Amino acid sequence: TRSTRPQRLLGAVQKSATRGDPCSVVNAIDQFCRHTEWAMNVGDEKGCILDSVVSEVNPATVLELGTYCGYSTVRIARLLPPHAKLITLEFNPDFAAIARQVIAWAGMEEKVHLVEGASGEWIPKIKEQFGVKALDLVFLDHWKDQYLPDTKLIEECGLLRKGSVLLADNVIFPGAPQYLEYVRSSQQYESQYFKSHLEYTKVEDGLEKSVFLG
Ligand SMILES: O=C(NCCNC(=O)c1cc(-c2ccc(F)cc2)cc(O)c1O)c1cc(O)ncn1
Ligand SMILES: [Mg+2]
Repeated sequence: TRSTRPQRLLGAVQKSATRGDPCSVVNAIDQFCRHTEWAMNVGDEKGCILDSVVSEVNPATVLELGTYCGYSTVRIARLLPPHAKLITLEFNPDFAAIARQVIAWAGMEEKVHLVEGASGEWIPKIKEQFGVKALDLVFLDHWKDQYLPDTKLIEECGLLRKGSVLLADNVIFPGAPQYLEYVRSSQQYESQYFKSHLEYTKVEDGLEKSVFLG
């Protein structure tokens, strides 16, 4: 039977990237998605904004919602110090299976915990399961209508501290209007929009960075 898009993306990584070199994995995926087959990775343009936020926050603990094929997982993990932890949640088992192999090819397994399951079920378990006191950075890139309920759940679980940063992909396209309204009107957040484009296209999209004020 025909291969899936994630399987073809993994093939491109195994063909063109160097084992243990996360930058070559990121570049191989961007090349593939720009010149062969589009896929819903955050991409190179928004990826540079992601890089600058990760470098600025220099997080010890990161939560990523929505792993997909692991592109942003590798992109973030490559910038983390040796003992930092990136927990990434993926609901779709087929996506998770590919992401594990992409993360392994990049040599990032030590820094990454990939959890297969629903964010709503797993967010309340993060503290006990991973010995996490607080999240320094959350990257939201899963189902767009889940951004707001999961943000409220993260707050309720006491996972944020003064200065924790939420960074949300696709706030324009496909769009997360309820989430945007919430973080931009809440007294508990200082929000900033980074205008960009939908990965590998000319369509407008952007990232919203929201600092939790406590
Ligand atoms: O999280 C799951 N999907 C990816 C969420 N991400 C997106 O949906 C997403 C979509 C787009 C996008 C943009 C334009 C277009 F024409 C089509 C899609 C771009 C992005 O940058 C995304 O991040 C998921 C799946 C599933 O089957 N079960 C549980 N979870
Ligand atoms: Mg996205």
